[in-house]
Amino acid sequence: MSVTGVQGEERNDFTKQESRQIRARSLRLLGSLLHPMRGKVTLAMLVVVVSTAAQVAGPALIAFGIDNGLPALMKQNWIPLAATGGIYLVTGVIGALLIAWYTVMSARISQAILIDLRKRIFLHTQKLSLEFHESYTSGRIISRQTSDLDAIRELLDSGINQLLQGVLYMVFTAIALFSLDGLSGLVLFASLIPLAILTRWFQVRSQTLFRTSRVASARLIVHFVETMTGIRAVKAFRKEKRNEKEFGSLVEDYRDVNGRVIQLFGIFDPGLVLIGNVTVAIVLLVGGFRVVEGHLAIGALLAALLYTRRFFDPMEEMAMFYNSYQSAAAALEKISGVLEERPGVSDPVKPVDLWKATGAVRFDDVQFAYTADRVILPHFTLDLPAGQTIALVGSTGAGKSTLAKLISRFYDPTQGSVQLDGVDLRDLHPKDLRRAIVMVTQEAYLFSGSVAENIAIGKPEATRDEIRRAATAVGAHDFIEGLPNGYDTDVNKRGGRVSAGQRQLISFARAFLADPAVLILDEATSSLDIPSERLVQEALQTLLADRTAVIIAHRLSTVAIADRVLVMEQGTIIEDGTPDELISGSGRFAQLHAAWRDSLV
Ligand SMILES: Nc1ncnc2c1ncn2[C@@H]1O[C@H](COP(=O)(O)OP(=O)(O)OP(=O)(O)O)[C@@H](O)[C@H]1O
Repeated sequence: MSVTGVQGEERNDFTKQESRQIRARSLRLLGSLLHPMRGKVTLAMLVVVVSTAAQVAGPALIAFGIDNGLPALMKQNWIPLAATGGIYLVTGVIGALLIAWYTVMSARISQAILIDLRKRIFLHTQKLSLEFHESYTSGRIISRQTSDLDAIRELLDSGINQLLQGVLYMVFTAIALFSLDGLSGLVLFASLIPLAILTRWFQVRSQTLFRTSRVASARLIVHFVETMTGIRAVKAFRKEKRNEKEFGSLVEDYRDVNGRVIQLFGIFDPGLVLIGNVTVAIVLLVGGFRVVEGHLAIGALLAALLYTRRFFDPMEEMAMFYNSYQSAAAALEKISGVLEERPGVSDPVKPVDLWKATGAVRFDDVQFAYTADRVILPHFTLDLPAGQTIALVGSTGAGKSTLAKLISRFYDPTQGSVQLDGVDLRDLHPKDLRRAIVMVTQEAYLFSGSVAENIAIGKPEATRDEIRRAATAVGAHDFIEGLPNGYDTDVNKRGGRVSAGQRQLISFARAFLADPAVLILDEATSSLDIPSERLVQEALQTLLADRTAVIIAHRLSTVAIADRVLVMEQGTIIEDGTPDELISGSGRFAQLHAAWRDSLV
């Protein structure tokens, strides 16, 4: 995993080199997003240049009309004034048309960029291995698709327009003022000193404040997402009041920081107005004397005043741009971090095809660690012959799920290899791997859609008959028929809700239909009531037949259907034998079994 990617985004203490890397990564992403529309972007920029120039021409034309058109009109010559008015009108219309075109075009460009980015985030995060998803919380990944994209949208939709138009407007206005009246230009130039001081002051303070505001808002969202995803635990442990307090305090933080942002603008905005007014007053004073002395025409003074006044107009919008720029830059950094994340498990360059696996699994001197500082499996060698049903037991944290994840190739071993029919999983064609090895997790996740669609996930081309047969085999058919729309019932709609046991049966039917050579089952624990447990136990017998099966057994009753029991502790197998052998022995499993039997009486 990259230093600055997944783990890095919550850090704020980057070295210079890391900051450079992050900036380069963001720019690469921006470049790749803009590249396909470079033609349109260039054209849009040219249009902004022309339309801004058209707007800036206004006061100069007014000056010309007053200083040349009016005297000519007094001499019965109306042509200069009419021509000036005509040109004013035409530039106004052209400017308006260009702005209309630009508005539509820039919105289209921004839409295309955002859709491209949205797709990239989705496709890439879906492709990333479990290693990434286990370290990246859902709240954070949701933010990438929501608030981060919103920040970029805001920048593209209004921020860049404001900046580009604002900068051009100020530059063109200053040039026009200098060419119209050099002295007024110099006054404006002098006003840049207090303006620079005020802007710098605003920039320094706003940088921290805007960032704090973003963090406060992100904390609110993360708290909300975590509360909602863990709503069952919240209710079970009566955490509502505590959560309400925590959320309330986060809202307070958010309000405080935004209060400080408002105060900042409360100084910056009037500061701008003051500098603008003082500059206009000086231009008026200096210009007025020169008009009286005959060194400056009255129209030119009027235009100089208009230019001076308008020069300050884009400043406030540009200050807002700074905020959206910061948010978008931070969002771009986080998104580029995710997009440059490489899957921990990569597809083989020359994949080996294995059309019909028998299901023999071998751990060949496997060493595995999630993080460099802690080895989970030290030296692990194990053979699981094809067709055997293996129950894996052991205390919590022993490494049972880790073993399952390695067989499913959610992770690769740090050393050694996991093999299917003698082929290293790393060399196996991903399609063959997914067909041959299926894992049924405890949560028995159902996707939105019908029951039939949920069963057919492992074999999308399955006919309705095949789906029905699979459901019947695992004893799910009867309850499915009893649902409001049978197999077409939407599992996420009211009325289509299924119990935990039924959900598990649907996931068994799914696995049965997929018909893998190796089935891994992380057995559900306490969520099932007694009748559901019996149903699931019966279904298991059918599901496990004729394939290699590894059950992470939480219920010792399940062990009875296994050919072999493996007892695991701290990443090693400490007992290995048939259930009867181990029960009649004096080892760890015999003790566990005796305690369980006693608890039943
Ligand atoms: N994604 C992960 N990152 C870092 N460490 C992990 C990760 N998943 C598991 N571990 C650690 O690996 C060890 C083995 O975990 P594993 O989930 O395989 O145990 P288990 O035997 O399945 O436990 P349980 O019966 O509680 O599910 C534990 O110490 C756990 O903290």
